[in-house]
Amino acid sequence: MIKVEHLVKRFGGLTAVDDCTLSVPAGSITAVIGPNGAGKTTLFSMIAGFLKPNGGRILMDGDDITGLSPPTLFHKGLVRTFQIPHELSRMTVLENLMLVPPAQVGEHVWLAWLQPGRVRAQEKEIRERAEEVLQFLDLYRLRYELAGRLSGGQKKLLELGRTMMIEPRVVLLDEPAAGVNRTLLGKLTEAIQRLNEEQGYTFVVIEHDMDMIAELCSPVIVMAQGRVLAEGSMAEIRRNRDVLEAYLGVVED
Ligand SMILES: Nc1ncnc2c1ncn2[C@@H]1O[C@H](COP(=O)(O)OP(=O)(O)OP(=O)(O)O)[C@@H](O)[C@H]1O
Repeated sequence: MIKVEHLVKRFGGLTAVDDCTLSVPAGSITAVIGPNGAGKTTLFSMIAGFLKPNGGRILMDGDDITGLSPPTLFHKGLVRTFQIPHELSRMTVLENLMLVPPAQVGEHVWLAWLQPGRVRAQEKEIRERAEEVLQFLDLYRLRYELAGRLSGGQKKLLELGRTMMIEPRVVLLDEPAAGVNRTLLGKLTEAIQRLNEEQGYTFVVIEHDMDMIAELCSPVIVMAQGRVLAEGSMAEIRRNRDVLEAYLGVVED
């Protein structure tokens, strides 16, 4: 679904992503792991359109999407999750979801005046979808809570919910497990699994929590120094000497 070919990103003299080539199979939950500074976040930022590469290209379903803006990629169904922006933290959970859908009819003031029925119908549809998403994520009882008051894990679930509002095709998840307690991590993992199996979402996950990766992801791609060092199942990766060296330094016999 996503192909990255010979991608390069330099920051001054530093090459953060260095001739990186990899594929994300359609319908997979692919992990990208690697030691700190390996270039994972920079790679994500380029795929999601937040950084322009210095070389190479990115394909989605065979189309060249290199350098397209985040909103354009969003409309193509490729989204990256973020921390909830500051301004959204003062809105309720439900409002956070209802703000997501693109091209809301109600945004056009004249249309609201000329065709109020159409606007109301769309708002109702969006609200129903938002409530459905909240039920799915078990956040429904918190729908009138301010987003800023949620726990770390609940915020991650809400972020996932925001992506569900556009029914995306590829979701880039940036460290979903960070700051999430075990109970909510279970819920988050289950939601990702179900969205993958039942809705066919493809996920690409950057994660340091190896337990979560082992449970959720295949294939696992290991990056080090801006390149792909290894790829395979978690069991294969665990046995790979180059990977151990990248994480731990020199490996003794
Ligand atoms: N905007 C930037 N300007 C300059 N250097 C940067 C910038 N962003 C990243 N780097 C550098 O690029 C390299 C790769 O960083 P990146 O954040 O992509 O790694 P990472 O694998 O995501 O690491 P981590 O697991 O610690 O988040 C690092 O050496 C980092 O210091």
